[in-house]
Amino acid sequence: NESLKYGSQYEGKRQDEAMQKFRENRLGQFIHWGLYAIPGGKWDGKIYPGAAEWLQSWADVPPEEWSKLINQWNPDEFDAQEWAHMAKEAGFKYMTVTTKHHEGFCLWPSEYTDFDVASAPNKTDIMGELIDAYTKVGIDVYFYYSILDWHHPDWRYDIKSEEDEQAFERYKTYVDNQLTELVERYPEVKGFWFDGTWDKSVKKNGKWTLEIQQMLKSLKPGMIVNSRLRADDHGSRHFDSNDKLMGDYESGYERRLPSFREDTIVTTRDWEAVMTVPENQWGYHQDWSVSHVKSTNEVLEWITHSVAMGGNMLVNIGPKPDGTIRQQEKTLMKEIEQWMDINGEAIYAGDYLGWEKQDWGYYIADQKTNEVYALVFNVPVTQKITVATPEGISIEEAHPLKDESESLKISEKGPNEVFIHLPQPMFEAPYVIKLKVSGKDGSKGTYRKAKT
Ligand SMILES: C[C@@H]1N[C@@H](C(=O)NCc2ccccc2)[C@H](O)[C@@H]1O
Repeated sequence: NESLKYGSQYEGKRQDEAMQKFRENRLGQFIHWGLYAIPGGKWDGKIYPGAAEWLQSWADVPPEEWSKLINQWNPDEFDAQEWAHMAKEAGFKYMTVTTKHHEGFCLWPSEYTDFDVASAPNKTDIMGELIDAYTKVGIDVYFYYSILDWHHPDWRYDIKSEEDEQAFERYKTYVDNQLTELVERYPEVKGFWFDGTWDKSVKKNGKWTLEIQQMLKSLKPGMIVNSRLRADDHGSRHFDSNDKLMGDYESGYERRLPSFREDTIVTTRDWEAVMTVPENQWGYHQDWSVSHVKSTNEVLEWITHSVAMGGNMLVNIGPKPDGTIRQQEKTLMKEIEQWMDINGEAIYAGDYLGWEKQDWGYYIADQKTNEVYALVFNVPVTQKITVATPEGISIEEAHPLKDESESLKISEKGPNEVFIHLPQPMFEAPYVIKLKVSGKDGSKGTYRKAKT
């Protein structure tokens, strides 16, 4: 291990209350909103199938032309209470919203730029309305902030001249000022989700990324910062040059998940995956036929997979330019609500169990009660699932969460292996079974294999 000045600041999972709450939240709502919602993936009459919040890039729109969209920013149907109510009902425990995406447009009245809502026809302080409404219904709010900024004249992709150096110094001050402003205006914010940090300019400024992390924690003790912000002394990102995680949790899983076969190392740290409902649309795209759109059961499997590997999941919505939510996303939230109302106890505060992964689905252990759940996604034609337990551990009872008074038949399959028989008719949604487990010494967590 070499000594690093701007590498990882601590090892292992943070055990303070703020981080415990993040870890127990497990299920969050991601919101991508900005000027890009106005064209919604279409420019000069042409539909671009790429991510809608990147349209400026796909359609190669000059910044000064893209910036004119500010004159059309008028979300007159926007109702933060309505969004917060929908999110609460759906069972989201936290929410992360774009304060400023790569386009550089700020969804709060910033004193450091005119490219913000204060300079638009509709001057509503979107961040203020959202953090008030979501906090009021008990949902923790996090801010997404893009370091990459296509609008700001001092942004640089790389630092190759004295001029670049001076410009990027100005840009760093701009960012520091905006982040301070965000925490001071919205002190209930719980943390920051930084994005747009893959360019050389940031990788050459690892010290600055550590300073941002330290500044935010001094402004608000307990503040939570994702690993994607961070670069170390040598430009290594997320993990420093000694392979130690930087930031408070790993945030590299964007539209992908760790594998149970190769990536169980993730169970030793805090991490969060973020997912889109279409293949790759974060901002509003008017034509979702350009790609596969995940069904509710697919979204539930992404959520379950994350929690079963000890991580969080942010499910994204991209509101329309008028401030309403598209029907597909409203339907999805309603169906998540219906499933979470019955099965949420398996997701909230859920964690990696460590038993042998089975094809029928996932195990989740509750961090606090140590209850064990089997979440069945793949209906077995044999009408029973196999549960293989570690040495000296046995399954006493199995009760479906949809009716806990029901007791599923358990039969011996072999040493430390039982069958759990599933009811007829087979189910259309992920079927969750609460297992009554007896361990060697029966104390908490005995049946959870040591973390790899
Ligand atoms: C959370 C998403 N991140 C933004 C993005 O530019 N992703 C491109 C990307 C894809 C994979 C690894 C790093 C960066 C997307 O626009 C979303 O905001």
